[in-house]
Amino acid sequence: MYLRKIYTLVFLRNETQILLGLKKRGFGLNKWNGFGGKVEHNESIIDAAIRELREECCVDVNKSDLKNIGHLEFTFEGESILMDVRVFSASVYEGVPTETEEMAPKWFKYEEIPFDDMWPDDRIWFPYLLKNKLFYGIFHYKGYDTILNYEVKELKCMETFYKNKK
Ligand SMILES: CNc1ncnc2c1ncn2[C@@H]1O[C@H](COP(=O)(O)OP(=O)(O)OP(=O)(O)O)[C@@H](O)[C@H]1O
Repeated sequence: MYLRKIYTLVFLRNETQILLGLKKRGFGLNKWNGFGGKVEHNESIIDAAIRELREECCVDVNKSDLKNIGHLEFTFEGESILMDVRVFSASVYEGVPTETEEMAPKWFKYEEIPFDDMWPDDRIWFPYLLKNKLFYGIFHYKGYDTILNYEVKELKCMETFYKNKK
């Protein structure tokens, strides 16, 4: 049995670009990714998503502007933690993305996403995000570079997915 830990992952987007941040410390160091982190005790997932976005790139987003677009699960050979990642997208927000101690934000055109410098799983599930499709993915890693096996599929509705998951 795995010990499930819930994380958030937020992407700001506009018509032509997506905001990624270069991780400057900790897990995923030197990789481009969305903004997010662990959900704290007594904190809702959506509140954690808002907090992490503010802490990591100084941008504020309203609850109602954050859309849950996907669910990812990661396990690592020999480790008992299951990372349960809730993926969100927003196109309405306040503030200018600004570099912090944790992340250096940069807008990327959709055709220029730096997959070579991202988590290997991103290349597999990003096509769903880019086509505005809801998605579910599970990935089992050996170390942090090799995906041993995975499954990704499109979802019709996140609420139904979570209702049936329990
Ligand atoms: C394995 N494949 C993966 N593919 C894509 N994204 C991944 C990921 N694995 C983790 N992520 C995301 O990376 C962030 C880590 O966050 P992380 O820095 O550990 O959290 P937090 O800020 O709470 O940590 P500290 O406060 O520094 O301890 C968090 O958004 C999480 O969703």
